[in-house]
Amino acid sequence: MAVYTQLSAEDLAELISHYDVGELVSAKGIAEGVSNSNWLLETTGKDGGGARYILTMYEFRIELTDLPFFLGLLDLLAEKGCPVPATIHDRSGATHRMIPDPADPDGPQKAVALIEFLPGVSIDRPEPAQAHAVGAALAGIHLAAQDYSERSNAMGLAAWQELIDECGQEGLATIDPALPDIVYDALSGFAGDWPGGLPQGVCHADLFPDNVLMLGEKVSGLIDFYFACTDFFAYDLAVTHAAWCFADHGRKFRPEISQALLAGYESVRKLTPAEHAALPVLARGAAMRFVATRAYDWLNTPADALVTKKDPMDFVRRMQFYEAEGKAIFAS
Ligand SMILES: Nc1ncnc2c1ncn2[C@@H]1O[C@H](COP(=O)(O)OP(=O)(O)O)[C@@H](O)[C@H]1O
Ligand SMILES: N[C@@H](CCOP(=O)(O)O)C(=O)O
Repeated sequence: MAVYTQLSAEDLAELISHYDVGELVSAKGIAEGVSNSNWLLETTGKDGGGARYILTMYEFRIELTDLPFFLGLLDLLAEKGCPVPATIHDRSGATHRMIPDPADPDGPQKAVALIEFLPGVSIDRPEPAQAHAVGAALAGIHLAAQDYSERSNAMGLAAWQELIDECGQEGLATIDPALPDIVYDALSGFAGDWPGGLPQGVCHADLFPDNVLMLGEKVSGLIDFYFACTDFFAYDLAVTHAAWCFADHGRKFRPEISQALLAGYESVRKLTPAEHAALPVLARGAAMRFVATRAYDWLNTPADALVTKKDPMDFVRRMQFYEAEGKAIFAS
């Protein structure tokens, strides 16, 4: 469930009145998602023919100062023909607006953005053709955003260490008694092994199946760019690999999905030999990144929060798999 803030029909209608999208017809809170509140809005449309939009209210882990980077990126990628929702600008041209929180009208305002609705569904168990399409779409955004501005990766190596340190040995052990040793061993390995000088640019950095909308074998939408940052392209591919190529909570590697994802990526952007060679360590790092945030959230999400907690051990298994098999599976 991800609707953290209750907005009344009046609140929504007032908000919508600042956009050229017609009148509000209906609004439905969207259960999926973790970080933001989302609503599916139906309006009479700009020309009266009806239209659908996603309204996002930014709740956690997003700095307001980063919003122009994220929303401008959506606009750029959509303009370049990538399957990415464009931002709907209000009549003054702004990509986002600040509105009061009805539960705390005198408190800090919250940022909201209206975003194009894209059709499609998220896939739980991808077929190879779908993984191929996702790889190609990822490479497509890497190429399309080449001249875009930069944003450093706030979820990079240093952040993993900080998040894990904040969990503490005792906290980690409540998740699994072996977890403290596993993560501290893994973290100490990255310092010397992490590559430098690889091709880099704008990365999605969280391209999980729930952030991809598909119509059959076609990618109809790449969404949730709120971890987008400048990093190695091959790291973004490694994140996507870790997210897509396993079943059964990370217990089962799916080689056919791995091959299809990598082939799809390279059908649009060829990896350099250095990127190929770095994939095993980048994949270990990608898995570690989600171990770190999931462990932190596991220990710090209030018990009454209406959010499904994600199990860090799913990504511990992936990290261990990459440690053991990474060289073999990424050998070209
Ligand atoms: N542009 C869009 N078009 C269609 N559905 C969307 C769009 N953006 C978000 N959604 C829906 O809202 C859900 C949550 O959005 P998301 O941005 O992933 O939230 P969170 O950042 O909280 O994870 C998605 O799983 C999807 O169902
Ligand atoms: N993809 C991450 C969680 C980030 O949540 P999102 O809903 O914003 O994609 C994970 O699986 O740990």
